[in-house]
Formats: sequence, C-alpha cells, structure tokens
Amino acid sequence: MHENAREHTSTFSSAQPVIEVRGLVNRFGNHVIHDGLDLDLQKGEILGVVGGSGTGKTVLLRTIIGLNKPAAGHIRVFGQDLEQLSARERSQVEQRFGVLFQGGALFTSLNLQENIALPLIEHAHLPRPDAEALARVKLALAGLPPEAAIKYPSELSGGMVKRASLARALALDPEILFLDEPTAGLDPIGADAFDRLLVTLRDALGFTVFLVTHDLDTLYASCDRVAVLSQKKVLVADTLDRVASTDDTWVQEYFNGPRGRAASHSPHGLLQHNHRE
Ligand SMILES: Nc1ncnc2c1ncn2[C@@H]1O[C@H](COP(=O)(O)OP(=O)(O)OP(=O)(O)O)[C@@H](O)[C@H]1O
Repeated sequence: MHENAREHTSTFSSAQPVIEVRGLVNRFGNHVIHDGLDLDLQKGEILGVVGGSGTGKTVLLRTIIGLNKPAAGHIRVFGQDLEQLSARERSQVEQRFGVLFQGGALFTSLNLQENIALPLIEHAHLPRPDAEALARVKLALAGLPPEAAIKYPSELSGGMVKRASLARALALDPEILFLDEPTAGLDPIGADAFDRLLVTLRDALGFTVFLVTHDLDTLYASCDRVAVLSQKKVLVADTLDRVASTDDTWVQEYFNGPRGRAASHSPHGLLQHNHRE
C-alpha cells in the first residue's frame, strides 16, 4: 500500500464518516436496484466502488449527490441528514462536492479556462478575470500545460479531457470528490498517470474520494478501501486484500481471475508500491 494511503487508513478509521448511507432503497418501476444498502465513506480515504454491470454503482453515486431520489433509506453527509435539509442548505452541502461524470461533461463551446471558470463565477461569484486566473491554477494542478487553457475540448486527447474535467471538479475546492469511471477510455499509460495524479492531489489537498470503477489497476494503484456492490447491497467494504479474499463468486472471478492477478502482481500494484506501470 502507498505510504500516504496507509497513513490515511489509520487516521480515518475512528472518525465519523463524511457520508453514511443506511437502508438505502432505489427502484425504477418494479426493478429494485438497491435494497437496504449501507455504506460509509471515511474522511480522507479513496473508496473504490465496484460490482458487476448494472449493480447500481452510478445510481448510488447519483443518489448521494442528490440527482436521484431514493425510495427509502437515509443519507447523512457531514453529519447532516439530506432529507431534513431545506433546498438552500442542501445546495450548500452540494457545493462541497466535486463531480466527474463518465465522459467528462465539459461544455464544447467553451475553452478550458472558461469551462473551469464557470462554477467559480456562478457559485463563488468571482469576477471573470479572477475566475479565469484561478481556473488556470486548477488546470495546472490537474497536470495540464499553460497552453491548454485556451484550447477547446474537441482539440484535446482523451487523457487531457479527463484532466480538464478533474480540474473542473476541483474548481470549488471540494471536500468530497465523486468520480464515475475516470479512467474509462484511457490508454494504460494515461490511466496510470490519472491514478497517480488522484493520489497526489488527495495527499496534497486532503479531500475524500468516492470512485466508481471497473479498472482493477486503479483499485490497486489508488484505493484505500473497496466496496463491492452485489445482490442490491454492499457485499463487503474493506481493504483490497480482505475484499479479494471474500468468499463470493463474483469477487473471486474479478480479483482472482487472470486480470485481477495481473493487477495485484504488477510491480506497482497497491499491495507492493501503489502504482502500476
Ligand atoms: N433513470 C433510470 N430509469 C430506469 N432505470 C435506470 C435508471 N438509471 C439506472 N437505471 C437502471 O439501474 C440499473 C443500475 O444502473 P447503474 O448505471 O447504476 O449500474 P452500474 O453498476 O453503474 O453499471 P455499469 O457498470 O454498467 O456502468 C441498470 O439496470 C439501469 O438500467
């Protein structure tokens, strides 16, 4: 495990979770997605959320950030029950979130610094020149060169779009970052660089990460804990080695199949040095 990840693991375990999900039920018509799902997200950790296709990882993310209303259950964020909050209070909580959706969701008609400046103008009410200056800082944080600021999303590689989307998610200095499949569509080198960047930024800025992924390498490179969604619940949420030894068919196929073994034995896998090559 990465040394910093280990430090975080030991410090966040006893504190109150930043997110507590209890008894969550989600359904669309007769299709029950979650049925009594419980999950905690501890301050400062990077939690990987995995599970078979359609197990409801994205629905869970959308429910926590308020885009999907659950049929039942409670979600406490920073100790506050979201259901009890007024719309204004809820929006204040939501401003402490940064979100990177699958696909990035940048505005195609705005260049990168305009894209990142937008939430700073809308939510932090910064004058445009200040917002754009800060946007350039966020782009640099996300590892983009200065000249990228005036490029449009269509002019960028997939990896640069992900970095720009990360810069936008970081625009308002979020305390919790929600990432949905951030390395999907990236080549292995780009994905590896993204994983490293995420850990570096978490260590430097101290935010908490809820990370939906299918990418085994990302789990080994970046995550302190992993939650497995199965049978409409969180089957297990624990450190990677404990999760990988869980007696469950999907878990065994996923972690101990050929790809899982390759990821865990990578010279840069989390169990050894935290990063893949
Ligand atoms: N708005 C919606 N209306 C109806 N069904 C939905 C809606 N959103 C999601 N679903 C269904 O809920 C289930 C879970 O979807 P979700 O996208 O959360 O799965 P996932 O675990 O993220 O899958 P994947 O790994 O394939 O991305 C799927 O069967 C999906 O079709």
